[in-house]
Amino acid sequence: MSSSAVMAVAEVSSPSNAKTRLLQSSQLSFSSTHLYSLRRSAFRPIPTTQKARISCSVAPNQVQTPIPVQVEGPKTKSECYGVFCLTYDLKAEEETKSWKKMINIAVSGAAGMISNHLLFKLASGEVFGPDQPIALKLLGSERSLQALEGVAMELEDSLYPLLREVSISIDPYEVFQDAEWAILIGAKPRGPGMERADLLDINGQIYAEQGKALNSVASRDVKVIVVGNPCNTNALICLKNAPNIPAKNFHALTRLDENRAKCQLALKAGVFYDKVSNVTIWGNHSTTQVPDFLNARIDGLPVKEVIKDHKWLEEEFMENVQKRGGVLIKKWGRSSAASTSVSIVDAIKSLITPTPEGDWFSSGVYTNGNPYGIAEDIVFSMPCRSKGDGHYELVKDVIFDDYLRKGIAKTEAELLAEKRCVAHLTGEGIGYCDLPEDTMLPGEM
Ligand SMILES: NC(=O)C1=CN([C@@H]2O[C@H](COP(=O)(O)OP(=O)(O)OC[C@H]3O[C@@H](n4cnc5c(N)ncnc54)[C@H](OP(=O)(O)O)[C@@H]3O)[C@@H](O)[C@H]2O)C=CC1
Ligand SMILES: O=C([O-])CC(=O)C(=O)O
Repeated sequence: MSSSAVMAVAEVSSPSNAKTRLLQSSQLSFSSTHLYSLRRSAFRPIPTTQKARISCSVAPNQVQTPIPVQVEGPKTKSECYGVFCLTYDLKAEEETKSWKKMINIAVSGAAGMISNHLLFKLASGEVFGPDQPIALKLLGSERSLQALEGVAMELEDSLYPLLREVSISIDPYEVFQDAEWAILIGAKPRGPGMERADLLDINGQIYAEQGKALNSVASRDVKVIVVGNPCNTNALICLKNAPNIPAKNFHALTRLDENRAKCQLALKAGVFYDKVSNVTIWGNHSTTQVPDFLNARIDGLPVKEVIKDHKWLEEEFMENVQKRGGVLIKKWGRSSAASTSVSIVDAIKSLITPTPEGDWFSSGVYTNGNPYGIAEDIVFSMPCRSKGDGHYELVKDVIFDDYLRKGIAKTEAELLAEKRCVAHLTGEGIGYCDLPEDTMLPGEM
């Protein structure tokens, strides 16, 4: 296609009202910012049951009637939003800008607080890089559909050059179609008087359904990052319901805990936090998690050589990290959203960039042949390294002492109990809840 031609998608309403909206513009330019403003004025989101893909060749300063080349059925594509119902001639742009092929990123709980930070980071290029165009596929519910439109409007108004498509839907089968990344944030928050077993069941059902949808329609190599709590067991449920996707592709987010641990160690040692490395969070994203100071390093030295107050490490440091979320909720009146979105970005970047020599990162991953003797068949946070290809391997050269082993055994027991509780959602029998009393989310005090 020449530089004076565009591809556009126009919307065609159902035959019952036979209304058609097509791109009409007398001035087309290949400055993407210019295109955005033209398209924004030309289109408004209209509810449609059908969309037609329109291809048109337009000479500068000349209006032409677009020729429909493809009509999609009502269920084949999720609802695109406003300006994002138009697609660009990416090929031409790839040539001039050396852009990569567009990737599909699905986000659930997209009208929630964490998403509200994350989506703009994704769209800005901060996560996947300045040469990576993206499509954002946002999953909401009946409850949040209007809010989701508000989110899409803000994305439109941000004029991000790399953001090529945005669609919103309440159907995970639409949203996860061809998804290469799925960031699963949507989850019911624990309310007053609600038992943890109830939370496991309610959110587990959401993740079972989403696992099935990913299994059916997502890219076979989709990377899934589960954020919604209880994230380890939600991730386990999700992967068990997606047998056609490698279990290794599922992660439960414990990167926020790692970041919190690094900050506490830096504070105590009186150094800037970029000096802290090799921090592992072991186990569950709950108050039983084990922030590992035995293997962590400050300025390349073992933490215990730098911080001589070992009682502080075993007591205050552990508790500060385990309960950080709860302390923040008390002050803010809501849970960590901005720092969680930063940690999601960190988690993704750790998978798509080679891990610095000698270092590692924490992620909740499926235990299948782990070298640490941790129970198999759960999602457990462990130290990982990546070559930057979207995959990871477990770090072998870590050491253990009695204190660390004891902590790991406790968080492991908690995850095994959570797994028994959701057996009905993983296809492993009848759920039986004997959860340890102290099992709490980081945000619960
Ligand atoms: N792993 C981690 O490190 C962290 C995890 N979290 C967890 O992330 C999740 C999202 O947090 P945040 O974005 O702040 O929360 P919000 O309450 O702002 O958003 C959560 C979204 O979940 C969706 N949801 C799904 N099912 C329900 C339901 N039954 N009732 C109510 N809402 C529901 C809602 O969207 P919709 O209506 O569209 O479905 C809502 O927009 C929570 O589970 C939280 O505990 C938070 C911080 C750190
Ligand atoms: O408990 C919550 O909802 C918040 C949370 O996970 C955290 O802050 O780590």
